[in-house]
Amino acid sequence: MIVFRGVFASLVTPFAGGEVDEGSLERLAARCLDGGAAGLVALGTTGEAALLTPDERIRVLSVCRTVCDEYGVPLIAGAGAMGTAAAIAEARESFLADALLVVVPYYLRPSDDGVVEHFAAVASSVKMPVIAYNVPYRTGKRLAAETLLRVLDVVAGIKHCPGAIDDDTLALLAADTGKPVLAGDDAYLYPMMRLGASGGVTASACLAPGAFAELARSWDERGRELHGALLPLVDALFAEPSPSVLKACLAELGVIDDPAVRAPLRAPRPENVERALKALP
Ligand SMILES: O=C(O)C1=N[C@H](C(=O)O)C[C@H](O)C1
Repeated sequence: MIVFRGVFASLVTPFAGGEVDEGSLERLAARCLDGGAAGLVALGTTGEAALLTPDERIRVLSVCRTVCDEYGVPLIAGAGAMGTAAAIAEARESFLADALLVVVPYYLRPSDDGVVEHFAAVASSVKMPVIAYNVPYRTGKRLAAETLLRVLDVVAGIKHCPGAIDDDTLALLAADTGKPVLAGDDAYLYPMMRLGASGGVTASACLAPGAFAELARSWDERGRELHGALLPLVDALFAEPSPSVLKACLAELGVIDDPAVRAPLRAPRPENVERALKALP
């Protein structure tokens, strides 16, 4: 059984000459796990999943599968789509993963019943656990606490990124369903864990895996201290559409070879990269 606890590093997909750079990806994945990440997320928002071909997605999963097996940790794969049939197809193609991160169907803004049915259909189409990925500022579909709990009924857990600790977040965490709630906004990892989240999925952990892993373990004054110390880093990393700043920092540190992102993402402004590097713990 997979334990969704601690920090899962959401990996960038490095490119070199326009192709997926498997060597850089392997290096990054191992670095995150050496730093103490509880597992890896491939093909999340950070992985530019929407900009990869099906073949590239499989190559990314193969590299991450090998590294996760070496370290004995779980691999979660992003596998969402706007439509239910497409999401099911993508979920089935992600058989190399241990669990799936399935985004709330975006753009169409289906009804709440439609969203619950979507997750029930995807979850029942695969054998592995499905984590629902709620990110209303990206999907355009806000789910109130009541609907989040209905979704949670049909999946194994939820990655919750509302961009704030709002009333729905408080109600979701207070419900204490026994199923894991993972924080998806890096800045809210610590507050959400204090309120009952079991961990988080964070892009920032690619850069500072040790600090984020420690943050997820620290309930005392040290946790609050680390939270405060990491906020400037998170702020700089998300100052531009993710993962541009993150990739530039990783390339600057030699973790990946090339900072390239795919259009319509663009190279970041140098001042944000500098700010992020200066904020490294
Ligand atoms: O990679 C992801 O998926 C993540 N999602 C959040 C987002 O929607 O930006 C942020 C998190 O750091 C990683």
